[in-house]
Amino acid sequence: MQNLAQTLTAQAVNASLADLLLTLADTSKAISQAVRHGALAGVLGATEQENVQGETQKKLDVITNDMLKDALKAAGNVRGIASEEEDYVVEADKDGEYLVCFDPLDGSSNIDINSLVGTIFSVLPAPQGELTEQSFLQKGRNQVAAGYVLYGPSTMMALTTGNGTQFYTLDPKTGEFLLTEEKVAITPDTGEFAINMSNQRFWEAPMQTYIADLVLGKIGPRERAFNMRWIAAMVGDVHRVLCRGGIFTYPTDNKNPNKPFKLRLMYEANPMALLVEQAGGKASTGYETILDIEPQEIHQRVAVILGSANEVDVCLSYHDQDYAGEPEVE
Ligand SMILES: O=P(O)(O)OC[C@H]1O[C@](O)(COP(=O)(O)O)[C@@H](O)[C@@H]1O
Ligand SMILES: [Mg+2]
Ligand SMILES: [Mg+2]
Repeated sequence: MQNLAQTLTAQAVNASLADLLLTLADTSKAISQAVRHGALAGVLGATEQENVQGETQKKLDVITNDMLKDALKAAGNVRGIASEEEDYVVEADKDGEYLVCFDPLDGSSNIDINSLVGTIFSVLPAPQGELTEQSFLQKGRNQVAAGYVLYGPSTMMALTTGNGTQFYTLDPKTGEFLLTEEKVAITPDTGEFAINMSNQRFWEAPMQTYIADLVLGKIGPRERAFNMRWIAAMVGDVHRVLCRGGIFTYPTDNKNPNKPFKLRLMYEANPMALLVEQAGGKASTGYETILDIEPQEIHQRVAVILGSANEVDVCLSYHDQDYAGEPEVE
């Protein structure tokens, strides 16, 4: 089996980008160890701090953020970093060619229940000149690489450099990421959806109607049964979609009028959208293709609907129509 370095060479990935991806892979191995020690290492639970988005940081959010930040600052080819856990962009190497956006620990509410978590990353070209927040505000289409590492029963990496989407599995014996799926392909049709149903009354009318029709199963307009799954970690839900198809959505809601979207564009939606598109799927907000969004700020949030191409199209067709009625406001 080819390892990660061999696969990147075979794909003729630029040497500097390949080095950066190997740095990310090495750091994720160390994160995998930290996560695995769990309660034994005293890393579970929350800190007293909040991040810029007003969310209480878990100890592992801070630990994993520092591990990635330190490794990327030392890498030599990274110009700057944007992280869910950093208020502002972080300067790295003056001559670095790349910008890296990351969610160091996705699904961090799962950590204390020993459930799935992961790291999500996105690599953009670094523009010339001074590093500012503006340097990062590039469309997702500009990403030169995107991926995640899932710390599950096995540690797996999903990666794209624009040559399709690949899966690698960490070999616990050798500590190497080995290529275990060369051409990930999302089935265009699916009978599985993922959404946090507890927010149902807060969704916009098109999403309410779409999900209601799925839940009606064979007696509804879709005339087939649909199954539901929710891992509460985007990284786990998107991994399932890449493995066996499905539609995953965290849609617009009016639970909190100041926060109509949950997921972050730069280090959650964009990298996942590229992985999904490269595997033949689609990713949209309901009204716009995610990879075509012009970002306004690094911590921007967006609605996300992604997965099996035909099912995403069905969902989007509900958004084209005119619905009467508004979702309930609490
Ligand atoms: O609390 P909910 O509604 O289940 O939200 C789950 C969503 O929140 C997230 O956990 C946010 O990620 P973080 O853990 O990085 O904040 C997504 O991964 C996941 O899809
Ligand atoms: Mg996250
Ligand atoms: Mg996170």
